[in-house]
Amino acid sequence: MPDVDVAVIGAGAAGLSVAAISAGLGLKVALFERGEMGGDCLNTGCVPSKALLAAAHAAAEARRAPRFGIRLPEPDIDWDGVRAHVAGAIAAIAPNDSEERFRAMGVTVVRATARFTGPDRIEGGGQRFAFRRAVVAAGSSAVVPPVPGLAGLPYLTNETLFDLTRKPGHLVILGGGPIGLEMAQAHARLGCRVTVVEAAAIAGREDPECVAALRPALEADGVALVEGARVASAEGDPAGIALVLEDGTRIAGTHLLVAVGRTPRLAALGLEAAGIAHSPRGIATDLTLRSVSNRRVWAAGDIADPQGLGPRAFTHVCSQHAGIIARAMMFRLPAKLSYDALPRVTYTDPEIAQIGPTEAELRAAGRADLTILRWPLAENDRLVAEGRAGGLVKLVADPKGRLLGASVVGPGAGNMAGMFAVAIGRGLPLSALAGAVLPYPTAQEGGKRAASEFFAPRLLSPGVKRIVGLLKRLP
Ligand SMILES: Cc1cc2nc3c(=O)[nH]c(=O)nc-3n(C[C@H](O)[C@H](O)[C@H](O)COP(=O)(O)OP(=O)(O)OC[C@H]3O[C@@H](n4cnc5c(N)ncnc54)[C@H](O)[C@@H]3O)c2cc1C
Ligand SMILES: NC(=O)c1ccc[n+]([C@@H]2O[C@H](COP(=O)([O-])OP(=O)(O)OC[C@H]3O[C@@H](n4cnc5c(N)ncnc54)[C@H](O)[C@@H]3O)[C@@H](O)[C@H]2O)c1
Repeated sequence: MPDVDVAVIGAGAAGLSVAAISAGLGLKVALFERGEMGGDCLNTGCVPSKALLAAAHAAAEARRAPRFGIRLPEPDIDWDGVRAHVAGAIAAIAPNDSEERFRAMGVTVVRATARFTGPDRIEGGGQRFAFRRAVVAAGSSAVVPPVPGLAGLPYLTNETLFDLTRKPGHLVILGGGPIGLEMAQAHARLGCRVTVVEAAAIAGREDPECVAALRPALEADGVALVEGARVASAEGDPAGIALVLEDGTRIAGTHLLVAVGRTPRLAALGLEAAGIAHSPRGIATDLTLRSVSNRRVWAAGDIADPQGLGPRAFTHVCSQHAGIIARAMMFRLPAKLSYDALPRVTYTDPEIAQIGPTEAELRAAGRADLTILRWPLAENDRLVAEGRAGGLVKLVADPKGRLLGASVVGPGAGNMAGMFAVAIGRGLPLSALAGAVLPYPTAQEGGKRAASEFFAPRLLSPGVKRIVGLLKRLP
């Protein structure tokens, strides 16, 4: 007889969502967490990074106030004040993820490292449970690349960056993905010197037309971008820490942030004892997120490696996973994970929002029949009125006018993501977007204008003009 219906490992975004749904449905739940409740998103990820970016964007807005005829002095950055804002944001959200809240839901919260001791057994902190089902939501941590010399140096990751009690003098960032770029702009706008060292091109997954708008904006903030860089070694430096590139270039800074991707936290879980198949990418699951080898076990969040899709590290994916698990595991209803309409946003200024696949991904998958629609946000009245016009909405549609993917770059581009996620997810035709009545003036109108471009050649065709010419003769 199992002791619990569901054992959950990890109280991050994924584990908490699964635990809350399970407890809400009246199931007996044990939740293991060895670190902070709330995991990466709350403590060392989304929340501190977005709070830091908000402070940085406020400083940038003050610097740009002269465009409104308002002259302000150069902002005086009080690092302790910035840190207090970041800590305050975490503290304000923490009660939602707290042990007290989950205990009040009836969840048994065990603040210890959990490991499987058998296919249906788990133990942590001296407590042992036989479980009916288990969900592994142990998350991911920063990849530390095998750069000679790096391991012995005091480099930073997302787990230590937000603890700095003094503003970095020169932050060198290894990796120009979303973490590297968001933190580069945040620190540059807060008055740090910043250098990003990227092996390929920055924001490599994003549409190049969007990246083309972001690159000069970062440089205008003072971020030095070193792309196509081959790092040969890392070493100590009188300033702090230095990277040496294969071409001999030496980049020395006071601090080094390593942001070159994520690796699943598989160690210490005792996966072998439970016969849970995994690879360096994560726990191998089917598209219901069920382990391919132990049918009592599911995986959710960053640690899940769904067949054919691979891992995704986003908080909203954690909620999506919890929803799939609720359907498949708890209600035994058909469920199938899909990322066809998945949105993601890089919260730089300008933001880059991608919803569904990029044009390049669709072409790589063999789609040749694509219609590309563009609308420049330089022509958006709201952004013009706010003195920050610029950017692009780019839509990718099939020949029948079905939206397949959307790429947006511009101020607040992420605010458009919801509209496109619904359109792609529900298979809405572009006419639904083109015909929508949207409030004026909003940046979203750029999305509607881009969708309308699909119909412009048809509406303005000689055939249509002929018909209108005939109709005008009617009384
Ligand atoms: C700097 C940064 C910024 C980000 N910004 C965004 C953003 O803006 N938007 C977005 O959507 N995503 C963002 N992400 C990604 C997002 O934070 C992650 O996708 C999400 O937090 C993953 O949640 P999770 O529950 O899978 O894992 P985690 O949050 O890592 O939670 C897993 C938990 O499991 C615990 N654990 C691990 N092993 C064990 C064990 N054996 N026993 C007990 N406990 C264990 C860990 O202590 C941890 O608390 C960001 C990430 C980073 C690093
Ligand atoms: N706004 C958001 O939603 C947000 C923000 C931050 C993080 N995240 C999530 O966290 C994940 C991890 O972010 P990330 O930026 O660490 O990883 P990433 O994998 O997205 O980007 C890493 C970058 O580092 C580069 N790189 C890899 N090895 C390198 C090396 N040895 N030297 C120099 N460059 C190297 C890669 O080419 C790539 O551009 C993201 O993919 C995303 O899922 C999301």
